[in-house]
Amino acid sequence: MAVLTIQEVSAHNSESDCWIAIHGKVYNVTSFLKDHPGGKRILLKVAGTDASKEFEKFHSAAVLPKFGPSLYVADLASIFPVAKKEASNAIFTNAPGLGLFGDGAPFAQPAWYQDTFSPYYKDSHRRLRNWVRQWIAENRWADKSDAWEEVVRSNRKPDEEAFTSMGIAGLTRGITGRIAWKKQPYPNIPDLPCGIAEDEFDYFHCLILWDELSATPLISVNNSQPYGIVPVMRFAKPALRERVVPKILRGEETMAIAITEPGAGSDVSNISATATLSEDGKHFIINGEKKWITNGVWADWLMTAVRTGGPGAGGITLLLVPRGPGLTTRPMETMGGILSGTAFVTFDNVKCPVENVLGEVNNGFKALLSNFNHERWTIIVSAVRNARRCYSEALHYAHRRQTFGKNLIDHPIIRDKFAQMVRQIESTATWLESATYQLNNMRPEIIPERMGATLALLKVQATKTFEFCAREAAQIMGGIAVTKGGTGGTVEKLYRGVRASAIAGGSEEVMGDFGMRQSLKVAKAMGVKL
Ligand code: HEM
Repeated sequence: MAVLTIQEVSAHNSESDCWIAIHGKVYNVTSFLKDHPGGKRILLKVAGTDASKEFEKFHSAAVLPKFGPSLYVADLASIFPVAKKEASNAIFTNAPGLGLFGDGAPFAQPAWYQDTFSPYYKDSHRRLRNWVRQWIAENRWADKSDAWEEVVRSNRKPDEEAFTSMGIAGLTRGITGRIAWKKQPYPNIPDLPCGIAEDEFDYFHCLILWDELSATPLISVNNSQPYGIVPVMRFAKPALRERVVPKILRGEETMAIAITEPGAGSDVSNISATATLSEDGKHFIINGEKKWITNGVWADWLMTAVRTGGPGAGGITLLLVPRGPGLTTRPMETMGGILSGTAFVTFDNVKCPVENVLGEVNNGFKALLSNFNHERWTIIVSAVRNARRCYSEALHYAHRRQTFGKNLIDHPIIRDKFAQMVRQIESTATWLESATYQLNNMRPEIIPERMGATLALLKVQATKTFEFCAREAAQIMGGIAVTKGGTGGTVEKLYRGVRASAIAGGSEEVMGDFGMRQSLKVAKAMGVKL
């Protein structure tokens, strides 16, 4: 490893030969001058010097790991031998085995990552958390977001690796949750990630995967598989199930859920796309439109709700429709979540084999309802993580940016903004863990009725928390949070995703009303006198 003194670095101080030292490392930024988002002049001003202090002011912690390796020249020799500081946190440290994991900034990670006790997480959870974080970092998934967005914007499917990497690593299976634990009926599906045994895998493992992967573009492009595949596993005929499920779980094919229509959203029972039996009785012929279909742009299969009977919930059937003649998916430009590949879908005399009915004809509504809880739970997990990401981005920035002679964090009004974010994030996260514990322990057959209300109300809480944190983070960060890319780019992007999170899977208003109706219904059924 080469080591240079600051005198040696100082010779490289021109536009044609520009070196800069930052945090003990020397970088050759000559070819980077023209690409530097902050401009070349500012770099030339500090050419040949140690610019650590200036660098700290303007960059997030993600910049050097990303750009540094290609610009690195040598280590910087220290003028004074630096006495290694012994970790001085011993007096505050909790029991061995807990410890800080990830960003140690207070509340920037779930509480159990931050050296606190928890009744919920065991060694296998810690192992999975460590493994998935490392898998994300090693493969640099978070950095692929912009490139994949470009691809999706031009109406194309992201690279196959976006799907197969999740499949091979057992992550598509992992985020599908409980029903995908059991390998038995599907011999060709990947093992669960990180060697977790099937009977060991629980909702907290699933939570960890959704939580960690939410900070990458992988979740957006694979969003529908875990919801779409569950009705296939539960209600498809064995031949269809065995043909479709392994390919989806390996990431070789993808699916979307086609329920919402231009005139039917949260009021699902109003759908009007029709399916009629062909004369020979072998196919359903589908006609109609579906709108806002997540991952619809590239899905190979559409788990589609169609009207086969009379009006209302009673006349709905679920069909697993393969992409084929008459089926068109037109990309829709949405406010955020470009990577979701949202589509407007038209069915023009699309033929779907009768063997592809999921469950019973005219009884699809029940199957649909049973799926909503998992979908809402995953939206909650992602919303809490995204709220934390907003908080964390702003917290770090507030330690770098100076206003009126001091860092933002030193202004009481700014600290109060962080306090308001934290109390909402932590209470929501704690409620989420309590709900997840119920999912782990409750008899599966009573989960839809018993957990419906909790998850609906928790979804409202989570998306409102996310919205609040996105707003407050943007207020703290100011102009850079309304600018795409750069230091504030993460908050800008997350902010645009807030509405989809608050509307998809049941709007806040519908969830609030449903949550109360459902909890009262269950209480009455349990004999509670109100
Ligand atoms: C290896 C050296 C450097 C690299 C790789 C680098 C990279 C970057 C990147 C990626 C951004 C976009 C913002 C972000 O993603 O956080 C940025 C912005 C900026 N950089 Fe640098 N930078 C370097 C050195 C410096 C130095 C030494 C200074 C100051 C003397 C500086 C000043 C700025 C400014 C003013 C911005 C604009 C900040 C904003 O968006 O408001 N950079 N830089």
